Amino acid sequence: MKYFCSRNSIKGKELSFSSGLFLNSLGSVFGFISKDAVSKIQILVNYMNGENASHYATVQSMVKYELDNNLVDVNKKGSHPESGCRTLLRLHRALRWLELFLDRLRTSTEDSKTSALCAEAYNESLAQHHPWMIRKAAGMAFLVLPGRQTFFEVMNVGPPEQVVAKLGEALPLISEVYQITEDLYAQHNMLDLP
Ligand SMILES: CCCCCCCC/C=C\CCCCCCCC(=O)N[C@@H](COP(=O)(O)O)[C@H](O)/C=C/CCCCCCCCCCCCC
Repeated sequence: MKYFCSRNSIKGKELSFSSGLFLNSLGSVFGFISKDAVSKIQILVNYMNGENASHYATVQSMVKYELDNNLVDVNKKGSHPESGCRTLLRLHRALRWLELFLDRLRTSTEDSKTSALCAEAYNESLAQHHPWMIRKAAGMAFLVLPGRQTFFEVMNVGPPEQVVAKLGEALPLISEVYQITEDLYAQHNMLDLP
């Protein structure tokens, strides 16, 4: 799925990576997070490969198609619990967490705790949309995140300076994608889809 934006070549999948694989490499505690992320991505991939694929070529065309054809549960859960709009919204909120977390990681020092950076980013973003049980489970998972050095190694980008440089390159792109979706969803009053 593409985003029409100032840099026409940006694709959602270019900015994402195999979140499932990455989370699994952090340990089985992250399984429930990975499962949810992968299943939501799969829902969108199925739309993109399905009989209405042409409508799912861009986020903008998906929003128009689903809204024009009443395929979105707008006020309360109904007959479209897995609409593309609703599914993307969950991932969009997670992207904000990722943006905040990676920015903290980029500006962190050797003795920074990834668990604290991750929890701060989560509390500022996704947590506001999660019920108590999920917040607790996420909080416990963060506690077993590896330290900064190991975390950088798992990212497999190179030495710390290179990781920091790559994060500096990636963050503006993440931020741009986030803002495009945020504006589009705000324009259609879809930031609180059930
Ligand atoms: C350069 C690499 C470094 C960064 C590594 C990032 C790896 C990216 C991976 C994953 C992103 C997490 C995506 C989570 C999607 C959550 C979507 C969501 O909010 N789902 C909830 C609501 O769904 P519905 O019930 O309405 O369908 C669902 O209830 C949640 C379930 C699971 C818990 C989600 C907790 C999220 C915590 C976020 C981050 C954790 C990752 C830590 C590892 C660094």
